[in-house]
Amino acid sequence: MNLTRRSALGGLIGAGAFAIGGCGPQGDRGRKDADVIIIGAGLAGLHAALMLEEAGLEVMVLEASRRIGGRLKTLDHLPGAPEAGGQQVGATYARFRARAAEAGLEFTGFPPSRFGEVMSVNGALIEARQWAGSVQNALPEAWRAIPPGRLFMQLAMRANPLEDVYAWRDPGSAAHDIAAAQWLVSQGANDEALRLMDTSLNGRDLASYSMLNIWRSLAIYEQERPLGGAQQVAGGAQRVPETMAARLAREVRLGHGVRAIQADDSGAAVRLEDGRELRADFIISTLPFAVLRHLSVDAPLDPATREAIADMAYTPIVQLHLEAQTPWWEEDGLAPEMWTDSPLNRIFAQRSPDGDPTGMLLAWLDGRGALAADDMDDAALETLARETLAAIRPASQGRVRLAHVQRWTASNPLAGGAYMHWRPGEARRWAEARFTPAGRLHLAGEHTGDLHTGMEAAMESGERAAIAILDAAGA
Ligand SMILES: Cc1cc2nc3c(=O)[nH]c(=O)nc-3n(C[C@H](O)[C@H](O)[C@H](O)COP(=O)(O)OP(=O)(O)OC[C@H]3O[C@@H](n4cnc5c(N)ncnc54)[C@H](O)[C@@H]3O)c2cc1C
Ligand SMILES: NC(=O)Cc1c[nH]c2ccccc12
Repeated sequence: MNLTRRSALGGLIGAGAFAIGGCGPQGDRGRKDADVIIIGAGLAGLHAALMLEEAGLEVMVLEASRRIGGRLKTLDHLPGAPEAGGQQVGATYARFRARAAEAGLEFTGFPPSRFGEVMSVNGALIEARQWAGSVQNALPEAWRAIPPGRLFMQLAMRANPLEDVYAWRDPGSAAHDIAAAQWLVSQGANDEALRLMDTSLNGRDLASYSMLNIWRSLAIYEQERPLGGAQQVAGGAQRVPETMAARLAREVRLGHGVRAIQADDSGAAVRLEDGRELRADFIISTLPFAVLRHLSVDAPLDPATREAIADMAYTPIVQLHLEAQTPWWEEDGLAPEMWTDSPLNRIFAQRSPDGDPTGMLLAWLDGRGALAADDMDDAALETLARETLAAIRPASQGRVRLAHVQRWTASNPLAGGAYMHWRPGEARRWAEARFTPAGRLHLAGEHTGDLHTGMEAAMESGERAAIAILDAAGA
């Protein structure tokens, strides 16, 4: 075949086709490298790998990076081992909790936080109890008492039309799949309200974010609420995928980046970055679509899935992990945590289990703020962090160092972003895709979750793919 042929996904590296050959449930075992090749050693891939191994199949997990865990990433080298990826484990995360329990890992509550006590708006430092009467507060009258960091959630929660976690799939829900900005204006939002709500949005911006996305998240939250608040993994979230990987019969192949995937109804193959080709009866790709869209994929994908791979939106997040060289907040007596409309967005303090600050701070930038930060190099980000903090909290002057930058954006080639979100009108499109297998290529990963989001969506999706393969293989 023609080696320069471009993938049907368009705009990709011309990787050309390569032979699938010899595979199939009854294929010549000498010519395949595993029964199932799994791309990605995050939660989705590892959960699927364990399930398939437990059923007796031979599995090979390929991971581009030198680290297990993907978007679970614990910064073990920093004081208090802050999390750079997923952290909050919901009460309904049954699969995730079961895998952790198998490894003897435990969960703990979050230490008390002082987030919400103090905020910075238009450069002014404001305590929460002063907000309603602050000259900086230009919110519509009915909303003046709501702190900007809680405004969007609070308004959305009051009006959630979804009865439960299943309801987003109902055709009737399509009427709610509208831009958050449009809905907020219909509720009385002025420009200042929109500006403040855009600052820490769990998406790109209010204009490109579907209300159905937040209502779905809130329906999940409502389901969890009576069961208890979110917890964290004692010892770090990354321990869960690491211990899952350690239980596999065949070691995860680290440093094995996949560049091309080929699958039809009889077999499947991948080509690695180094040019090697590996064959299997089935492939599971757990790559975020923001990553998969840059690979060459030659498989009978249905049109809706093809569209989702090319176009699914990812929330950009940039985290600046900052080390405070002295506890400067003790000088002004205010909480180290802050909601701000500054380029640093939200500041969290890493606290020990008994609630004492460890000295690590985290500036968590979402959406537009993250995109702006992502254009800057680490040195420029350190200057930005020091100067912005010093302007808001003079006591911090000269006492903050940038310890780690975590970019969950398109510039991170292994993630493409933090997690998927729906743009207005997309819930129906992606619901229709349902990510059915393309020949022997199965798609999994957080973005293909159904009744969960985040970590448990990854687990749910890995399980779905593993079961589908076991069915197809007659195992
Ligand atoms: C900042 C942040 C905060 C979050 N907070 C929470 C939270 O509190 N609660 C929650 O439930 N969820 C949270 N999430 C989401 C959660 O972490 C993810 O949904 C989940 O970890 C995704 O797992 P996955 O297996 O689908 O994907 P990933 O973990 O991304 O796994 C995919 C793997 O594929 C690898 N890979 C990429 N390209 C290639 C290639 N070409 N070849 C081979 N391998 C490749 C990657 O390195 C990665 O290891 C958060 C995520 C982020 C980024
Ligand atoms: N940024 C966040 O909201 C963290 C988070 C908590 N629970 C989640 C579930 C899915 C994705 C992110 C999260």
